[in-house]
Amino acid sequence: MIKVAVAGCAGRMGSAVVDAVTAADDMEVACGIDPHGAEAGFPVYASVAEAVAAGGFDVLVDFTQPDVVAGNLAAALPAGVDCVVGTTGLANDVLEALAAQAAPGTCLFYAPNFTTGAVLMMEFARAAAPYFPEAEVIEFHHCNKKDAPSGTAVRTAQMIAEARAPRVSAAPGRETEVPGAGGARGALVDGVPVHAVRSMGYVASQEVIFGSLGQTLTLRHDSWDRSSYMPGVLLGIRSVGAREGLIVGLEQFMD
Ligand SMILES: NC(=O)C1=CN([C@@H]2O[C@H](COP(=O)(O)OP(=O)(O)OC[C@H]3O[C@@H](n4cnc5c(N)ncnc54)[C@H](OP(=O)(O)O)[C@@H]3O)[C@@H](O)[C@H]2O)C=CC1
Ligand SMILES: O=C(O)C1=N[C@H](C(=O)O)C[C@H](O)C1
Repeated sequence: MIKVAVAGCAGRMGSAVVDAVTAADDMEVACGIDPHGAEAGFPVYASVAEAVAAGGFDVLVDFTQPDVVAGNLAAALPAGVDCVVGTTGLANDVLEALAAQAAPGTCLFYAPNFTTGAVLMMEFARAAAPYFPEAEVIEFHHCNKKDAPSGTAVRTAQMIAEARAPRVSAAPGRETEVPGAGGARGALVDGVPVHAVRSMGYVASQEVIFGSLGQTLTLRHDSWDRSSYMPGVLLGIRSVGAREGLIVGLEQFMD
């Protein structure tokens, strides 16, 4: 049995992870970490440092928030705990620095999106990018999301930028923007405009719009329910024990 600690166990994603791990035959929840979590058949600690000191788990799953995830990983990785991280908002250089602190043989796995559909959308975007001079990303999320743009949108923009010659859209508009309004033409991520919509009614959706002479190509993915992430999270938990160092993206484990 793989013993799993869930950081953020009282949150939207963390509680779904607790249910998914509990339902799986080959793993169990050893403990949770959440400042306001209630005990539910396993101990719940207020911090990852306390959980690591208590021990008894192989893998830490983190779905917390952008300002706490780095501290959680800094407590777990040097102690040799493999980490499966869904919390978004960590820059690549921060992930690399955290992975460098890990005990030998320990894996830091970060996936900005654990759904197969979003992974494929990003791969399709990478494939399309060299053929279209224009590309923009629009992401739609529930209004409790703390980070913007989403981790998926940032990764998509990075993949588009890597797949084509560096460029910024020639489309006009930025010079007319209202100062301080955040940019009606979107935030530029590696030269790709990214637009973030927040509203009740959404879980998580994203469109990638490519344009060239007289045509557009739109890729769209929708998560209608948080169950969409669980097979990917379980795959990550099952995979990290045999890996070492920093691994980014669920595609690294998909056959
Ligand atoms: N990679 C992926 O596929 C996905 C990633 N995400 C990401 O996961 C993260 C969590 O999202 P979501 O579940 O919606 O957020 P929630 O706010 O619902 O859950 C976060 C939980 O973490 C708790 N928390 C705060 N500080 C700590 C700490 N130091 N240690 C442990 N737990 C802590 C919060 O407690 P309290 O509220 O009391 O502060 C809360 O219960 C976000 O970054 C989001 O972007 C979400 C969906 C999919
Ligand atoms: O906060 C969320 O809900 C989500 N966060 C991830 C992101 O930032 O990309 C993944 C998914 O979009 C849901």
